[in-house]
Amino acid sequence: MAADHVFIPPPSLSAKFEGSFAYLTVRDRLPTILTKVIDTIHRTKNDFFQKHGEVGVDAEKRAISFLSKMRNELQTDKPVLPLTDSADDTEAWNRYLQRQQDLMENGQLVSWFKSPWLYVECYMYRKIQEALYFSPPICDFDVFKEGKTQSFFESQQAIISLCTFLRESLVSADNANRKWLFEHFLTFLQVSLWGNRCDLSISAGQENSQKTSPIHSLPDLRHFILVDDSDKVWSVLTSKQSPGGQEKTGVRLDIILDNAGFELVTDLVLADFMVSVGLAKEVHFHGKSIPWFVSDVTSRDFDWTTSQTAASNHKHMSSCGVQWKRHVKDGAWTYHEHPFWTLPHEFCDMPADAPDLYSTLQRSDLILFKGDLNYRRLTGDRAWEHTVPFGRALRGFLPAPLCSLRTLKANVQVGLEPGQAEKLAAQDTEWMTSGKYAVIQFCSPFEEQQQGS
Ligand SMILES: O=P(O)(O)OC[C@@]1(O)O[C@H](CO)[C@@H](O)[C@@H]1O
Ligand SMILES: [Mn+2]
Repeated sequence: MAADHVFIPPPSLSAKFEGSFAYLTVRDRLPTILTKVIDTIHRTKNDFFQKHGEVGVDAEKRAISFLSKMRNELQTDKPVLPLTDSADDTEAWNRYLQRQQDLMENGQLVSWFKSPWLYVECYMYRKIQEALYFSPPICDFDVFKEGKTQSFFESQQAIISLCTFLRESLVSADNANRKWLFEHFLTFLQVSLWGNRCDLSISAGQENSQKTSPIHSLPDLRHFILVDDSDKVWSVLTSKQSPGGQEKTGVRLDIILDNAGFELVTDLVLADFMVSVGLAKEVHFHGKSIPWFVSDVTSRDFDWTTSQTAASNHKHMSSCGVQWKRHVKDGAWTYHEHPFWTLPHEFCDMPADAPDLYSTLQRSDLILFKGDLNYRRLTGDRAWEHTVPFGRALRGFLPAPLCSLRTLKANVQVGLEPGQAEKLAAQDTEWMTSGKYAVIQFCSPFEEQQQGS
């Protein structure tokens, strides 16, 4: 390909741009999150002692000293160091560090304030895991568990009203017409979208559970959806539905999960609706293999949430949980973990760096990417012009038709109409980072051909 055709993507967001959101996150929010992690470990010392005796207390001290050292390195912009634990992904992390080092200019070393925000933020969460790896026997302690379970318990009313709405909807689903199906699909899709506001990394761990009714608040929130490709998602879903009466087929739906707590419940409700009405024949959930970005779902969170819901003394909530465990048992639902979801790569690297995962996703008919971090990785966390088409920003990452359900919590947003960003900025300087606005943004191989080239 002639040199002038090599496409150079825009620069990565980075704390090197003083005053940028990335800068404020690395300077203020990441140290705050680290301090909360240290405090959580310190407050759990007695439990460690009860469970493990003195070695538990020694482990608490080791983990805290590791994390305090890292916090100091972060705050004084020291070089980012290779991982030295021997986890499955250690090699991949250290190869990526070398990749980042090769990109540095003037012989500078990879560091917290000079390198891409996406990389250093992901690295911080992986270093928390390294601190625990080196502190047996508390290696498998989930430093974020408390916040994730609190989000679930604080959202009980919202969860009950959502489960009640789902169960009551499914009662009338059998004689439902297309209009009923489409309207309920839109409702559950938007509930899952707005469930993404409940994220503890944007709040640096401050409680932010769902207090209002997730259904009744939807009409007021419509205005804040900046891109709404729901109709394109709907046409993928109905493309595999057999005409009335015959054995329903439905799509293979993959959901790349984001946060535990209320958001996970909204995702399980959406998935239950899709399978129960025959829009999806199977749902594959993809979670994180280590505690990640404070609220992200691990397999323990997934199992805990379905069991906790099933054990509820509220009949509709408990019947949801029982149904969800049945979907897992009979194979309609499958939970997956792949190391790539807790690596720092942009998703356009997946075909080269995780070809097995890419080919798994190619078997999907529709992939829903939940949340802001996934959007940042879909678009490479780069300073794109806001009117660049979504398909272009994906830079070849398109294993199947995909849709991002994201509330805006970082300053990267593509696929807007000309003038739309300027209008928003004039109304609200924080429009890209407050979590107030959202997108339902779709791309398929057909769209990408139109936009990507
Ligand atoms: O992926 P989520 O849970 O929606 O949001 C995570 C996140 O937005 O929280 C912080 C806000 O800047 C970022 O570190 C990160 O992108
Ligand atoms: Mn998250």
